Amino acid sequence: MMKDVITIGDAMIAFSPSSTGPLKFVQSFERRIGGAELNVAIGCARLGLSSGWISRLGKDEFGQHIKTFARGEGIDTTEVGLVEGYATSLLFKELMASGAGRTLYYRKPSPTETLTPDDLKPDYFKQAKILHLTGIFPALSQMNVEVTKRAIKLAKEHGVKIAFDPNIRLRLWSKEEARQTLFPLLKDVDILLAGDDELELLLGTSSHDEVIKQTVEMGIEYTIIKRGENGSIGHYNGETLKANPVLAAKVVDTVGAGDGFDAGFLYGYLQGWSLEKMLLFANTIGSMVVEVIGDNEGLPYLEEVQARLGEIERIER
Ligand SMILES: Nc1ncnc2c1ncn2[C@@H]1O[C@H](COP(=O)(O)OP(=O)(O)OP(=O)(O)O)[C@@H](O)[C@H]1O
Ligand SMILES: O=C(O)C(=O)C[C@H](O)[C@H](O)CO
Repeated sequence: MMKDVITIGDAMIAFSPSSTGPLKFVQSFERRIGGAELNVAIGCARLGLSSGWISRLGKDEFGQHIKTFARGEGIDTTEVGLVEGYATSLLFKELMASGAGRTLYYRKPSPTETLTPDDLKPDYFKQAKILHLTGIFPALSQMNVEVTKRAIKLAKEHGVKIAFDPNIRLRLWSKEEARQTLFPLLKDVDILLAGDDELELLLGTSSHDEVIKQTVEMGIEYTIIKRGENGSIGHYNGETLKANPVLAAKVVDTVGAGDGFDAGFLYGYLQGWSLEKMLLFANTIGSMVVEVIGDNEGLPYLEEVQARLGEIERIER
């Protein structure tokens, strides 16, 4: 079956503290699900795209829960294996009263490290339109870097577009390691979805003009710069557009906005929309995600985005 978007990545149980303050004094947590690539797959599925997720989880209660959850979202999980002897990755969030926070990972080793390049099935790639990759999966192990390279090769061989979000998490690797691993991948990317700080780390410049010049020279078709509460900037085919942010009713949790934005952008790309329309749509989704607690709970369904954009009427009662 043809898939719109396939992605590869780790997922984890994310524990959010029920109270603020140092983690050692937090007594209870809410159990949620995180994982950037899975978030994008969920975002795509809620917009009505068919998505597939390649992963490995622990063969444990949490792994079964995440796989069932993904399946419930309508994601194809045939390439998600549960690995004996590995624990599903965990993430704990710490939240201070000031609003500052920390992320603590318990994912060494991650079950995804058991994936090898040979586990990637050419047929799975042949049937996809877009392969979405991020910098989190290759940050987890050297084998994951090899798997990423193989995925890129398979995508290229089968005419699958490659979308890439660097998602640089400095709790997983150093700036230098991230740059050395991710920079060489950029030349194969068709759609780059990145933040200002990530572009500066990868390309050594904070100038948008310079970023665009470099990415165009590399052959990247779409360069999209995500700018949090400042909206986004996009470049395609000689045209650079700045898209104003969409006002969020109330910002309660910014994590996952970038993943929602990516899903929205890929949706627009697959519809063949103009750059302007894609950025507005993706910004709208980003602003909707920050209104909801959790990494993927706020990812909207297509009708919800259309209602927010004023394209359809939302009947409340
Ligand atoms: N506070 C906000 N208000 C309105 N829109 C927002 C806000 N934060 C994010 N967005 C929207 O979501 C998009 C993506 O957010 P952001 O730039 O934070 O991505 P990111 O850094 O990739 O996030 P992530 O933490 O998920 O990796 C922004 O380009 C913007 O359109
Ligand atoms: O931080 C990670 O590795 C995650 O994948 C957890 C979050 O869901 C992700 O960062 C959100 O983009």
